[in-house]
Amino acid sequence: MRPRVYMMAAVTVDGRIASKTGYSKLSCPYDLRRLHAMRAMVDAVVVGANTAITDNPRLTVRYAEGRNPIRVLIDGALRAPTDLRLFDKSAPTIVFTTSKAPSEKIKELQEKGVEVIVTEGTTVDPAEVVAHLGKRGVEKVLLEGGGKTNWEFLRRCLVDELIITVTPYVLGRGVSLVDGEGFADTEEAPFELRLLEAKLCQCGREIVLHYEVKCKNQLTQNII
Ligand SMILES: NC(=O)C1=CN([C@@H]2O[C@H](COP(=O)(O)OP(=O)(O)OC[C@H]3O[C@@H](n4cnc5c(N)ncnc54)[C@H](O)[C@@H]3O)[C@@H](O)[C@H]2O)C=CC1
Ligand SMILES: Nc1nc(O)c(N)c(N[C@@H]2O[C@H](COP(=O)(O)O)[C@@H](O)[C@H]2O)n1
Repeated sequence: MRPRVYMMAAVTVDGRIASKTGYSKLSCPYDLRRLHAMRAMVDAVVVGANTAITDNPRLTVRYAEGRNPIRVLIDGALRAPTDLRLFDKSAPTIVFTTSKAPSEKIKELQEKGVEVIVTEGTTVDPAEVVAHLGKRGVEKVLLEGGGKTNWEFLRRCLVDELIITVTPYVLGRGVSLVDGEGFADTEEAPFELRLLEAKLCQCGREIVLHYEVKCKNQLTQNII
């Protein structure tokens, strides 16, 4: 069985996870604690290259009790600078890339103790990432974005639960929660969302939406 994949993000009322300049600090302190508790609950946390480059995140557990998950970066061309916090020693990090990655950069990361997995093809197959993590004993994965990476997982029905916090802001332009080619209509999406819970955050200004993602046809999994 593949690991269970949770997608978590904070969005504005107009569905953005970041502004046109990449600003993304939307969550209140309670929401950040929820995020960190989730990190402590999972075995691995996944981000895409733009999130790694724009935010320079640590992806560690700091506002909750618990151990740090494995950090996973998907970066097809290995654009991420090698001095990012992701590559420090505070938790293990795995990078999934392709043959587009410069070999000196791979070497530099390996010397820092980062595991670099070069997959076949021009892009990384998210199903391969999830399967690889499963083989290593990972049972729960947290997908932390950004929008493009969310799309790549969702369109392949590789997400099981969505936990989305709606924050009281409007950005007008910027990065969408799910940012890809898009579906023509609601029927085209290969999954359905079932609302599990909608609750007001302790701050009184944000709504936390929790959905289960049901793949319409299990046969479409991993082959779209
Ligand atoms: N408000 C929130 O909760 C969050 C906001 N963000 C924001 O999202 C923004 C970044 O989002 P996006 O621009 O959509 O980028 P992204 O973070 O999803 O990264 C996309 C890039 O990752 C690499 N990548 C992803 N999947 C790949 C695949 N299957 N094969 C090969 N390479 C792959 C590619 O280089 C691609 O261009 C940042 O500004 C960040 O601050 C990110 C996470 C959470
Ligand atoms: N859930 C959520 N809410 C926000 O408001 C956010 N900005 C994010 N961002 C994610 O958290 C990462 C930063 O992590 P560290 O504090 O550096 O450990 C960022 O890169 C996004 O993945 N998430």
